[in-house]
Amino acid sequence: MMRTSSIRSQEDPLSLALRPPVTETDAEKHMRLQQESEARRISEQIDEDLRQEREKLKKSKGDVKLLLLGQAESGKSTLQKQFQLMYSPASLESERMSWRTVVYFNVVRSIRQILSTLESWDDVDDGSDAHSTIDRLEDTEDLPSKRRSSPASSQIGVALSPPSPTNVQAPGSPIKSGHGPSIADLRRRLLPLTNTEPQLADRLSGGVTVAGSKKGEVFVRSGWQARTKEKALSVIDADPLVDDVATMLDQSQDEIKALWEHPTVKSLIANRKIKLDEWSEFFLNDITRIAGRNYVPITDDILHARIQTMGVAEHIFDVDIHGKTVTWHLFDVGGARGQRHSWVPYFDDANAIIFVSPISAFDQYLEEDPRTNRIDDSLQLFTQICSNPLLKRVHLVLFLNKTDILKKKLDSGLSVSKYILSYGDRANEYESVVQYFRAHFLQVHRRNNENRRVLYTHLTSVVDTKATQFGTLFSEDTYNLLHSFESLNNLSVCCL
Ligand SMILES: Nc1nc2c(ncn2[C@@H]2O[C@H](COP(=O)(O)OP(=O)(O)OP(=O)(O)O)[C@@H](O)[C@H]2O)c(=O)[nH]1
Ligand SMILES: [Mg+2]
Repeated sequence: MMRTSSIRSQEDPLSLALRPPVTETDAEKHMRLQQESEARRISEQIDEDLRQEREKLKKSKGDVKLLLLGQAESGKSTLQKQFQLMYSPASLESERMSWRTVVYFNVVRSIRQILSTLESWDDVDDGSDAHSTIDRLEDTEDLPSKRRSSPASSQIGVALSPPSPTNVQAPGSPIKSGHGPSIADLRRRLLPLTNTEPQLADRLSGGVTVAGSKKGEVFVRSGWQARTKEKALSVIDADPLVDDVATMLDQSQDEIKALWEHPTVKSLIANRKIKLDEWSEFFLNDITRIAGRNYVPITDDILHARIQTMGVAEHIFDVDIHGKTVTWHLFDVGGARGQRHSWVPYFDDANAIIFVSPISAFDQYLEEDPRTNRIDDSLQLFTQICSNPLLKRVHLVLFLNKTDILKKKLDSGLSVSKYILSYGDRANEYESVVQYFRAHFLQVHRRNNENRRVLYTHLTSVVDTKATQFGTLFSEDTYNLLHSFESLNNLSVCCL
């Protein structure tokens, strides 16, 4: 008697199709079994990948997605470094040597900027009265007509132009050079070093230039550290270009110091005829350490090192909260105008935004649009963020940053109302200035706050490591807010 099941299997067209041919040789059988085994392995791998994907998705539901937004140079990447320092110190440690290339690039660029501004100096006798140089610089300084902020788009009463150079404080005393080497001499001796600037820029950016960026600006994508080959402290890994620059710096220490301390340079910087990047002073003041043999960047160097972010860089930290680990995804974005389009895809599932605004920048204009005052741009950008429908439910924290630079500028007598006309005759003092700018940001928020969300505002200096241990950088309520993002369920306003 035939068993029904075997009749079925014999008649099943699929089984028939899969059955090896009766004429199958041993070699063919071996090959077939191998192929079947490989197919099984691939199928199991796909199942495992799907399982892991499901697991990740389930787990990531409790993750926190935090965007760092703000204009270029506002301090977003510096803030990200502070997070890294706090939650992933080992990763910062592993990339410490990569920052050597950035610091060297910042130093070389600063020296080149000083020498370029003094370009006409070579033509005159170094012993002559330097007023002539100042006069020439005044003639060539960016004139107001080049930097007109459009009144229609201005959110704050910014000056239609920076104040006239003649309004700038006159030199305190006549400049006498002629002691020590001449600037022409220093330029000649520092030429091999300044010539390395484009190569260092290339090394950092991987040869990528960004449309509309200034000559010599370097944009980097996340993972740039791998390109500098200096991840470890090991000499074997060292980059020959960076080593050459290190040797040149070491040998040029005296010239760099002489240039930096040259009375003409000092005076022109004091009178804002030479406009250096904000971080130049930090590095040049400490050139003996930085140009020394076996230089290893200290944490303060890493926080002050400047390199522009391109696109969006994700940084992941596991944060321990009351014994439970929450994964934070920090998205650090490029803030220049040409980079802002890349932010939008990250708006959809963001939980919170830290908007960083450099309130020291009242006298500065955008690199990418020299007609726009930086504070004005920051307010416009904040308006766009507050009113964006995709971000309606996202928690907002505002960092009014670079308060240390603001204090220095006010102490040096720089007048806010020269640049921000609407500031009028208010006191040119820190408290008053901060209060004025904060009021403008709060007003933007109030006008774009259908969902009645809370805005946490903080005065910060994110290069300050002492303040950053979530003591003064984040006040207690922001600290609690940031730590309350344990899961999407916790994101109701009532938990704030
Ligand atoms: N003194 C001082 N310097 C700061 C502060 N915050 C940032 N900086 C410096 O300003 C420069 C620019 O900071 P970044 O963090 O690179 O700026 P960013 O917002 O990431 O800029 P993009 O990547 O171009 O959008 C760096 O040299 C920082 O060290 C601050 O509070 N005080
Ligand atoms: Mg950045």
